[in-house]
Amino acid sequence: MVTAKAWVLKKHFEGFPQNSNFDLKKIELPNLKDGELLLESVFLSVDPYMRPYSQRDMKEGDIMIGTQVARIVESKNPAFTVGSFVVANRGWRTHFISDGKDLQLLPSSWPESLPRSLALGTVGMPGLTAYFGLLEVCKMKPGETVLVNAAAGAVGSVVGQLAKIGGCKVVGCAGSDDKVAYLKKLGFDEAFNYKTVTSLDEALRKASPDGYDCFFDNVGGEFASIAINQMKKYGRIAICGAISLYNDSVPQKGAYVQVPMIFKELQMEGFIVSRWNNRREEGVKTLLKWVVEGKLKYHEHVTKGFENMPMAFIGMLKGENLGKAIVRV
Ligand SMILES: NC(=O)C1=CN([C@@H]2O[C@H](COP(=O)(O)OP(=O)(O)OC[C@H]3O[C@@H](n4cnc5c(N)ncnc54)[C@H](OP(=O)(O)O)[C@@H]3O)[C@@H](O)[C@H]2O)C=CC1
Ligand SMILES: CCCCC/C=C\CC(=O)/C=C/C=C/C=C/[C@@H](O)CCCC(=O)O
Repeated sequence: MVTAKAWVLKKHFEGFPQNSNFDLKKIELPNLKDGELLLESVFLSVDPYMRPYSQRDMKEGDIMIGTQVARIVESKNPAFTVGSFVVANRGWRTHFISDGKDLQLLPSSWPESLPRSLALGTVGMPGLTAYFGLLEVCKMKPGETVLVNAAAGAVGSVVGQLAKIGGCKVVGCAGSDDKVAYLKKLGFDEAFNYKTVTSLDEALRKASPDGYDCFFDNVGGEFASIAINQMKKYGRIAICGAISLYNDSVPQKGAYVQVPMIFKELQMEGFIVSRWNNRREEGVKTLLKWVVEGKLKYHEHVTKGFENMPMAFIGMLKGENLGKAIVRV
């Protein structure tokens, strides 16, 4: 008999998440039936979407939503071998049982030297978000100028590097000088700390006096309201996230978008990465290849210990992470 630990949403978030919103529970797992597998989480992901999605999809007492890289520890399913690693979407828990239908095996070409946690970051959902958002929503073309915010995070750091691979000029904004230094190391053409510039408008203009063809928006709110005025004619804005709004108890009021949209004939499109689930293999294969070739660099902000999941989640929302925020059990 295995006892799993799981974090549940004890009380819905009001404003910024607190440790007191979470409760750690123990769950006795039954013995395996034929066709089933027992898995243990090795790495768990903490992502911004958990904040708005918990509000929309969860009730108090539910296990927190989320994905993990898990190892098969026991198998009564001939299609799965003990010791293999998979990506699962089973929430914040240490162990779980599956019939295998909801699991994605890591690609067979996964090199031994590469951390398997990348399947939750650069070679997983956030990397795919950058890939499809840039190609299909921004429709970036060589020679264009791309702006990305939350640029040193899981999605943003891939956006900037893919835009460089695609022959674009890249401007990135992040919330600390260390993050800005990291962006320069990654090859961003221009990068600045949006928290310390005296005027965001001026900083954006200085970084690209001719404006922006593509804006990959991870932040929304005031940042987006200012940036939209610096788009070039026929510019494309991919609304990927709006992290500056997720913790608001009272909705923010902002500037209206119609005037710049009309005068500059802009396109603005929201998207969810799962739109391209049918092209997941293509995306994972391409991202993995670029990582192996050294064209796509990664950084992970790893918190040790399943007991620290709430702290890792809250820290990520506060901007403590450089690259992908991961919990190692
Ligand atoms: N549409 C989709 O399918 C998907 C959308 N997303 C969205 O992409 C965005 C980035 O996600 P992800 O890369 O996983 O997370 P990150 O790794 O970028 O971590 C979140 C970062 O957001 C920044 N941040 C937090 N609060 C604010 C704020 N008030 N203003 C500006 N920046 C802030 C912080 O960086 P800093 O120090 O720079 O402030 C923090 O490190 C999120 O909005 C997320 O919801 C993610 C995956 C899929
Ligand atoms: C102000 C409210 C804004 C609501 C929009 C919120 C978030 C956008 C976002 O971050 C969406 C992310 C979606 C992620 C989905 C992940 C799962 O399907 C798990 C995928 C597992 C995998 O493929 O690796």
